[in-house]
Amino acid sequence: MSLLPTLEEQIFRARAELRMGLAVAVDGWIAASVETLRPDRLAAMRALGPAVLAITARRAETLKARAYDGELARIEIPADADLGWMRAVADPSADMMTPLKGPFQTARGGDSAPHLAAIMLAKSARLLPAMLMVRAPAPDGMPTLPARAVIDTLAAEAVLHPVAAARLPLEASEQSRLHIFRPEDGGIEHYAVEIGDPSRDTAPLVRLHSACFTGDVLGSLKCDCGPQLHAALSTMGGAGEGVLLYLNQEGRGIGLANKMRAYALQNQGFDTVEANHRLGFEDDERDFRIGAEMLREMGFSAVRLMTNNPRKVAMLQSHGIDVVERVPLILPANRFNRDYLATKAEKSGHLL
Ligand SMILES: Nc1nc2c(ncn2[C@@H]2O[C@H](COP(=O)(O)OP(=O)(O)OP(=O)(O)O)[C@@H](O)[C@H]2O)c(=O)[nH]1
Ligand SMILES: [Zn+2]
Repeated sequence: MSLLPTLEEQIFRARAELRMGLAVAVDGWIAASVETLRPDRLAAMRALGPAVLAITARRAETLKARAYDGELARIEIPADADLGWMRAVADPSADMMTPLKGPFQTARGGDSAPHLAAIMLAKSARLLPAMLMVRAPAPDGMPTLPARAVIDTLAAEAVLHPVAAARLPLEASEQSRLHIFRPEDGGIEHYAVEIGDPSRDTAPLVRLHSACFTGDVLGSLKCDCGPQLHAALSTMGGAGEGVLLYLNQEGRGIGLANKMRAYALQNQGFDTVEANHRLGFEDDERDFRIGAEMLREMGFSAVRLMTNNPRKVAMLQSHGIDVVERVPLILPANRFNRDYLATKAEKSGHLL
């Protein structure tokens, strides 16, 4: 094997580069994240050629800009636009205070695959999905990523490997083990808590939990994650067995920084779904195939799933895990999370 990175490794490296504020080359375009771009690099990029801002159709909807490319839009950049203008297009935090500076012209026709690839890279880097794109060949030494390969690689199922496991006595059960799974893409690890010694031939109780730093660790009252986490563990402890998968998909897959941006929008009166859309994300950006893969890797093919979310059931089911029963996991609401839970029931199909 060569010491040089493969194409896939270059794609995963590009994600880290964007987080640092570096530009990457995608099929004849130089792309950088609007969120991490610095003024000197912006100037260097604009000197190379004509530029557009790639944003999602969700963000374009808020900006009242036409999206001609399906899930994304290419916003024309006025000659006098500075980094502040680009940040305002990318970041909805000031939408209400400084109503938008449209009308926005959007590009139509031509190949938008490099723009889609760039947006997918931004999302997978947990950055705001807004990319400055300049049409120019890659400078010497910068590898050019093929757009199609970026799109296919980022949409493909992540490959995970178990890396370590050890006994971990918990309040909920002294007979617990924690397993760590590491994705090949250099992304964040995911965990499985195995309680007791569930038989691989029967369907154990399983909880697919998505990370919520605010709820799980801080005891935030804005959601139901912390109480759900503890209720799931103690039910499994009481039953003597079960598996809790802790997927590091903070904020329904948008990352903690973006979740806090969403909370700031919720403080302005938007609900949890509207806030995600205004930021340019879908309601739910999570990839539950990870959960199916971890279960398969641990030897399970059928589960009794603790959830109120029919999408989790459907996603496991379509990825080779038989959900023989859905076990509701409903905790009492409080005055801070009542609207959030109602929105999940109304708009996201949660069964309450
Ligand atoms: N983007 C966003 N994420 C949120 C918000 N509130 C909570 N979350 C995240 O939502 C996820 C909730 O995860 P889960 O409890 O596993 O999933 P669920 O879809 O509610 O389904 P069940 O609890 O299984 O019924 C966590 O990743 C939280 O960080 C919010 O207002 N915005
Ligand atoms: Zn939460």
